Amino acid sequence: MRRRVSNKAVYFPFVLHFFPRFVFYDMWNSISEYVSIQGRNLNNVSILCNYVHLQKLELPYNKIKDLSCVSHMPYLIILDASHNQLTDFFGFQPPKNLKEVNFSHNQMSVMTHLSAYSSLSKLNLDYNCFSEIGGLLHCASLTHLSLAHNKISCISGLDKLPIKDLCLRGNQIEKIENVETLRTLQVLDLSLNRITSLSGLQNLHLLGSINLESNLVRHSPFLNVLLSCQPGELAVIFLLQHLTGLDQEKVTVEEKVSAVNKYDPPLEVVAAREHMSHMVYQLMQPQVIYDSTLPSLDSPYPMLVLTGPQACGKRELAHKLCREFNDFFAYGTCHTTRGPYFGEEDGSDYHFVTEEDFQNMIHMGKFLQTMQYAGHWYGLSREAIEDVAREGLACCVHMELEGVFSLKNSHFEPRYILMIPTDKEQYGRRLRTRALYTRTQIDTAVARVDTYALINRERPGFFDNVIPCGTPLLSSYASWLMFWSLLNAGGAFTLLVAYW
Ligand SMILES: Nc1ncnc2c1ncn2[C@@H]1O[C@H](COP(=O)(O)OP(=O)(O)OP(=O)(O)O)[C@@H](O)[C@H]1O
Repeated sequence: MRRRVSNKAVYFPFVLHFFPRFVFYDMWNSISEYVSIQGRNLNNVSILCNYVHLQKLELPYNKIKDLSCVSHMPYLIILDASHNQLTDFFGFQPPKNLKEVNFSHNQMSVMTHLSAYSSLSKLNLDYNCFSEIGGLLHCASLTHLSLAHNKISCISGLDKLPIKDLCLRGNQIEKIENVETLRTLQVLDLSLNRITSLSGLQNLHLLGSINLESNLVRHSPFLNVLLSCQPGELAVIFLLQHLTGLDQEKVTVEEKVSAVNKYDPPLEVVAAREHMSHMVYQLMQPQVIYDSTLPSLDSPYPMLVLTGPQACGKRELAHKLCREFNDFFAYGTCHTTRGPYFGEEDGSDYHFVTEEDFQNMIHMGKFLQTMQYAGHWYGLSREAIEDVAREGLACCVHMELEGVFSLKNSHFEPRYILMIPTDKEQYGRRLRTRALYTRTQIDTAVARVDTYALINRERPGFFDNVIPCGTPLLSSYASWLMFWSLLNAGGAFTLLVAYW
């Protein structure tokens, strides 16, 4: 038996001579605070019943089956009884302040109720035979729980515990469940299980490190909407963007950026990628000099882009401008794969093409920008601009925000006018009365009003000017004002929307 004693006890060897042996032991037992008996193959520790003042007891690597002696240690704080033959889960009277318990490598199989262990903060139950987690609900101080290498198949019984570090490595867990109430969870080890999905990890805002090594994660219902391919590490990093560690490796900033760019790319990233592919396709075609290429860099080809959410009136305004000021503007007709609405003319409102034709045009490098909206493709072709430039006119087009981001990557320098509905209710009604759109399309369009407003607010100068459009604004006065702004400013718009 090896004993380490607290500094209260280090003087005892000196006084040993002056006391009869039994007196010495009695005194010793009554004041020792720390006893460690390691690897002695002991199976009976009842002798420790006298150590009533023990605060720390280490008994690893023995053959202990019974720990009832702990009932006599009301001051015990730390107990290590790992690597023994214990079958009873906390088979003793609860020491009031017991904080740390290590029962790993024993033969326990049932977790009984620990209602009297409100001070317990660290509990290690690795390498036992537990098949269920239970009895912990009153452990209001439990921050570290380890149940690695048991037979647990379901995460349960942890509701609202203040756990920061949870290890369930090497169990039979198939699903991440019932962890959403663990609001303080920072480290989660679920490696070596049978987990197939990442769902269940949402809302763990403090989770900094997760280990999912050696699982069957292939498909994530949660990410289903976003993913078309197999989610790997990046999917986890995307899902838990505050992670600092994954599978025992540090998560780098670059990985986080890649994850976001992969699963929810910002508009700039989408536009940059799209621009890049159109450039590459275009460079693969014979190069020509375009009519829109003006002799001087100081006077770029004049273009006017009206942008805003669907059906906010930008198409009508574009047509009206081109009609009323036909000496200056002409309409740049985009291509689309959607079918024509009643009254729409091919070549005037859009060039209506098939999906196959549209894709061929992309691969022929015909487009400056493209975008998918409501399941259809839309694209502004180089030729659409050239047709107008050949007439010596400025090109007027309308497009969604994504198109604007794309065009900003090109060498064109259009003026961008944002037309934004001021009253979303009224705008929603307008969409409904058109009787062209599904409910989801209407909801999406209405929600996009906020996206436009946000971009306008957060990026001063992104749009050259803004037209709040609550009331019908297609007065010729509006058109006239816009036209004048374009001409007068020699490029810089000074649209006084306040007067509209
Ligand atoms: N090349 C393009 N790039 C990006 N967006 C485009 C492009 N061409 C058209 N759009 C936009 O796509 C959205 C859908 O176009 P569509 O013509 O189907 O809508 P709509 O219901 O007729 O509404 P609108 O009156 O705004 O055109 C519109 O906001 C339109 O401005």
